[in-house]
Amino acid sequence: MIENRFKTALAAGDRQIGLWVAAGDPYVASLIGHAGFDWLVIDGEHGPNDLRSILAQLQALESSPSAVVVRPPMGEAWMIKQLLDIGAETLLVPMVETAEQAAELVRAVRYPPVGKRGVGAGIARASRFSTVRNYVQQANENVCLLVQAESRKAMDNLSAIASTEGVDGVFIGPSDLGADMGVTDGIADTQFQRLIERGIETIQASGKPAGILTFNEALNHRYLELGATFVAVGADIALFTSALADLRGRYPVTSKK
Ligand SMILES: O=C(O)C(=O)C[C@H](O)[C@@H](O)CO
Repeated sequence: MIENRFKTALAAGDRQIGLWVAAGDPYVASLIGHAGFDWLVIDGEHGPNDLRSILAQLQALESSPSAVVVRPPMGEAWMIKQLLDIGAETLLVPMVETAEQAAELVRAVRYPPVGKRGVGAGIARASRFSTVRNYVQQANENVCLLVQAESRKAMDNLSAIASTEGVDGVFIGPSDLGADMGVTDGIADTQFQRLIERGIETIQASGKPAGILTFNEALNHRYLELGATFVAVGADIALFTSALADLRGRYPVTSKK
């Protein structure tokens, strides 16, 4: 079985710089896979993805040195089972608000008797179609579960969520957290930023790596200084949008009238 190197790197506290992959396209994923990021998130929550498009992107990223993280739309056991069977090894589950919810997710990613993952990988890509010996025995150790804290309730329960055995890292979602708190400009809001900083510290104090995504370079450096381990610093769509606007803007529209 191939070791989940991303899980190992997180556990060792090795800084991981990531990128969101939300285009929902294997060709774009393949291109990004050679850009040198430590980790990539195939976004099934907000990207136009389904099981087959995620599969196609996992295949497209097979030769990429970047670790691949898959984000399901939500933390449903049946979705998790399907994603693990097509070969996702690291999951980032959105909207986790309590330690109980985190513990259920830990069970969802593991085979019985410790968990409740259905046993079908023998006919699936996860076991390289049964060519990985003892897949079922090794899978529980290999899987990496990251959970997202992105509401006031989650921030209140952060220490308990992070301390849950089997949770490999906690990622703060600033967009959803800001929305839940009624914060309109989270980047400029010092109280909101203090909450995030305290969150990063709480996660680390629980012995787990902290993660986050922002498109703001200064904030990303700040979070890294605070010790955040897995920091996503941009998204494919946002990069395309700004590059396109920049290019178009260099050729001002002139009226012929
Ligand atoms: O709440 C957040 O922030 C996230 O979960 C990340 C966003 O979903 C990402 O799509 C960027 O907007």
